[in-house]
Amino acid sequence: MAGTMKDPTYADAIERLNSTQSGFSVLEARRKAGKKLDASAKQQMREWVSRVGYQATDFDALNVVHVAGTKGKGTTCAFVNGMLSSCQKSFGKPKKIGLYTSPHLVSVRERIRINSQPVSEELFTKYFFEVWEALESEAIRKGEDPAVKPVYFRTLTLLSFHIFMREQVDVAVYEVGVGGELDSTNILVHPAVTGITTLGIDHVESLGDTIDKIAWHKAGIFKNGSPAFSVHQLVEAEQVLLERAKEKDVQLQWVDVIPAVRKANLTPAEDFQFKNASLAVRLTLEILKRFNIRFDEKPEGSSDSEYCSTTQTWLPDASEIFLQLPNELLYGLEGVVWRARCEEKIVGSHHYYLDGAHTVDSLEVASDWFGKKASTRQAPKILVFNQQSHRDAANLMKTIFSTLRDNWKVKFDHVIFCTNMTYTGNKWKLDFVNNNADPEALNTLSLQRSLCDEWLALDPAANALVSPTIEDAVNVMRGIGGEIDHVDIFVTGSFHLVGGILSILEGQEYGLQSTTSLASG
Ligand SMILES: Nc1ncnc2c1ncn2[C@@H]1O[C@H](COP(=O)(O)OP(=O)(O)OP(=O)(O)O)[C@@H](O)[C@H]1O
Ligand SMILES: [Mg+2]
Ligand SMILES: [Mg+2]
Repeated sequence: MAGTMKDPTYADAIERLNSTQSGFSVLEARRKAGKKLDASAKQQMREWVSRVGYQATDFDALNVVHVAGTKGKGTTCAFVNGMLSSCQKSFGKPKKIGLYTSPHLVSVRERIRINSQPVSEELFTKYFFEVWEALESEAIRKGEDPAVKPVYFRTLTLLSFHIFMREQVDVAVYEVGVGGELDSTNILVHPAVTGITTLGIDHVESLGDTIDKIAWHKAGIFKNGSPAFSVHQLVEAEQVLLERAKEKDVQLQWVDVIPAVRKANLTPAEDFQFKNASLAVRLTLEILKRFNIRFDEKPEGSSDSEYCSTTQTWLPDASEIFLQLPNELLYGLEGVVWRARCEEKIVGSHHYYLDGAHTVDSLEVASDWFGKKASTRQAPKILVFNQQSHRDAANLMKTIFSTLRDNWKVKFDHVIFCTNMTYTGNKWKLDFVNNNADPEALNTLSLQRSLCDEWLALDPAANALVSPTIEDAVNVMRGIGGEIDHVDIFVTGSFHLVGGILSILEGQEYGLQSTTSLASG
C-alpha cells in the first residue's frame, strides 16, 4: 500500500495530521479571494468518507447527537456525555459513548473520546494510518495525487467516524466544527437528535456577518426524521431556524431553562450554563428513549411524565417541565468539568482564572465572571491575552477592558500580550503546532506590540508588556507578587493560550489524565 510505514509512531501520525493544516498562505489567499465555505464541501466529504470505506448512512448506527451553535457547543456535548455516562453506570447502557469536540487544549486526542477518555496514542496511531493509507491507495487507484488530503478538521472528522465505527460505539455526541450546513460533520444522514446552542456572531468570513445568515448555516444540521431542539434565540434567528425546520419538515422544539436544572450545582452558575444544560437534558432524553432506559423512581413534581405502572418505571416527557431531575441526570450534569471554560486554578499565591473565550459575546461573559470573583478582593490583577488568528484581536481586547471597567471597576496592574507559542526557544509541542498563524507576525511580535500600544492608550497607568512565548509570560508572572499572598490572574482570548499555560503549570502530561476536560459521575 502507498506510504505504508513499518511501525509508525504516534508522532508520525501527528506530523502527518499537522501537514493537513491549510497553512497561513492558503488561508490568506482564500481570504483575499473572498472565498466562503465551499458549497461543494459536503460532496467532497462524502467522497473522502467513501474512500475510507463508508457510506454516510453507515453512521446512522452511531446514534448521533449533533450539536451546532456559536457558543456552548462543547459544553452542551460534555453535559450530554456526562448524563449518558452516569446512565451507563446505572443501567449498563449505552455501552460505548463517543464524543467528538473541538478545539483541543493540550492533546489532539482530547477531541476523540470513548467513555470520556481521550483515545489512546496506540489506537489513535493505528486508526489514523488506516485512514491515511486508505486515502492514499484510493487516490493512486484513481490516478490522482496521493499527497492531496482532506484538510485538518476534515481529517479529524473522518478519523472520528472511523474510530467510532471500528470501536463499535453505540452513541456518538458530535460537536460541529464551523457553522453547520457545510461542516464536515454534516454528512450525517439520520442523527438521533440535533440541538442548537446560543447563536451569536463568529466566523463571519465563512458564515456571513448577520445573525440570520449564521442561523441559516447552523440549521443545516436539522434532518428530516430527527427531532430538533434549540435554546431560545434573538427573534431574527428564531425565525430563520423555524423556516429552515419547516423546509425540511422537522419539528423544532424550543428549550427553556428547566426548573430542575436551575437547582443543579453547575460551574459557572451563570444563565448560559443552565441553558446549555437544559438543552443537553432534552437531547439526552431522546437517546434514553432509543435505548429504552427508564428510571426506577418517579421524581417529585413530575406529574404528567411517561409512567409505566406495570414496570413502575419512568421517563420524563421531553416537553414536560419537571421540577426534579432523576439522579442519573443530575449527577451526570454536576460531574462535568469542561476545562479552560471559567476554570479556577490556584498555584501558590497566584489565583488563575482561565477561559478560552475568543468572541465578543463570550469574552463579555468571561470578563463578567472574572470581575464578579476578583472585584471583591484588593489584590494585584494581571491579564494575559492572545488571539493570533484573524479575528479582530484589538476589538476583543477592548471588550475585556470595558466590561471590567464598566461593570466591575476592575483595572489590571499588569497586562501581558504573548504569542500562542508554548515554550521558549521556539519549542512547540506537536499537538500545538498551528500552521495557520502568520509566521512573520509571530517572529516580529507585531500583533502583540500593537495590542500593547492600544492597551496603554486605554490605560496609561498599566504595566503592559509583550512576551514572545507563553512560558516567558508565566516566568514574568512568577516574578510578580513575591511578598503578596494573593494575585488575580485572568488568562483569556484563545484556547491555545490557556492550554499552553495549563501544560506549563501542570507539566507535559496534563490533559491526558482522567480529569481532563471531562470527569463524569
Ligand atoms: N450559551 C452560551 N452563551 C454565551 N457564552 C457561552 C455559552 N456557553 C458557553 N459560553 C462561553 O463560551 C466559552 C466556550 O464554551 P464552549 O467550549 O462550550 O463553546 P463552543 O461552542 O464549543 O466554542 P468553540 O467555538 O470555541 O468550539 C465558555 O467558556 C463560556 O465562557
Ligand atoms: Mg467557534
Ligand atoms: Mg468547541
